[in-house]
Amino acid sequence: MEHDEELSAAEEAHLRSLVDAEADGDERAVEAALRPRSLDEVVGQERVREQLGLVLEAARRRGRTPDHVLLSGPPGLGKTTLAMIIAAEMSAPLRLTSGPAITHAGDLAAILSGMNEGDVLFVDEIHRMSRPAEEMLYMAMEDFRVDVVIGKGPGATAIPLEIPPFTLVGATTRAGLLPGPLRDRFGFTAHLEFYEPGDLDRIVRRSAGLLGCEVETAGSAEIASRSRGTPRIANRLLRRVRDYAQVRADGLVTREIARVALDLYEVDESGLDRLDRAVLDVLCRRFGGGPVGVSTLAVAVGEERETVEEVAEPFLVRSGLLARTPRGRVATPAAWRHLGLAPPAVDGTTPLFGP
Ligand SMILES: Nc1ncnc2c1ncn2[C@@H]1O[C@H](COP(=O)(O)OP(=O)(O)OP(=O)(O)O)[C@@H](O)[C@H]1O
Ligand SMILES: [Mg+2]
Repeated sequence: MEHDEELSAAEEAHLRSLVDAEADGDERAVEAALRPRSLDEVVGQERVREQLGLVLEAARRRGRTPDHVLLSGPPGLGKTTLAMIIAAEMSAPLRLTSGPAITHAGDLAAILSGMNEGDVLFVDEIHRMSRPAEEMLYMAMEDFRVDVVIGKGPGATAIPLEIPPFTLVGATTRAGLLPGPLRDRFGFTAHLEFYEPGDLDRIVRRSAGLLGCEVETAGSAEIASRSRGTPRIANRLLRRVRDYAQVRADGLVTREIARVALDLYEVDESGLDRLDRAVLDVLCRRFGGGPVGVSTLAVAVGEERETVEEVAEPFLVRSGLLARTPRGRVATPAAWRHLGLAPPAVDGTTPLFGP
């Protein structure tokens, strides 16, 4: 191997600036380019793929618009990708909006009244829609009609408006926050699960092919194993490793290159990144392993509560490093060991001698 283990400060700064530039706008373009475009191209999620495939095929045979679909699961597992695929498989136009973008029922009425038969309406972060908009959506989903209220106070009148049959695709990272009546109006709910290392490996190799980047088998496996079950992270790590391979070596991604590059970007062997480790660190060192409330934890690491809850925690819980209890978050013995610390003894005392 013809690269040095150590990076000079200038090279490190250069690598970091590459990351920042891509994160700004380019990153989205790259992500879009790597999206599978049909159900056949989707890697993993066999159950969801089969279920969704049936829903779509049946609708196609009947010549009807498919039932409304709810996609739920943690960030980066393919919800937006699947929404686009649903439209593509139905050869239907996709209209995109999001819960936070619909602040008034009127915003939704405007979108719905512009729909044509068979259109797919994608509402991302559907759990963050306003209450009045949500109620309007119930009606639109069930009866393909909405009441548009004109005027205010006693003089206000509701004008019924027919909407051509459409398919609503909602995406949420928090299915639990969706009100029952809304959840029940989806004919099919797809729960996306974290990906197995083998699937992530296939995703890394597929993406590498699209990016024109040569990857050895052990190289892609190394990237996959640090991707925390998430395709978006797998693709992002691949791009960082590719940068490193191109700048510091001959462009070929070997296991060694992947390891050195990912260590540089502070993604450890278990896939924990800086935020995950910060959460564990604060939990163990500052709060004695908990229990501590998630809001307190978020403030302590300088992040939004949602980020800690939706980005860091699911993976930490899944890795058996953190437990959610009614009294707050608790570090498991494995968390202490991960930080190179001795777990506190069961009776609450700290051992005299650490590792
Ligand atoms: N099954 C898959 N096979 C291959 N690539 C995938 C798959 N799922 C997701 N990806 C890749 O991961 C990236 C992120 O997926 P996507 O944007 O659909 O996630 P998301 O669930 O909508 O996330 P968020 O909740 O943050 O909106 C995409 O660019 C896509 O390339
Ligand atoms: Mg998305």
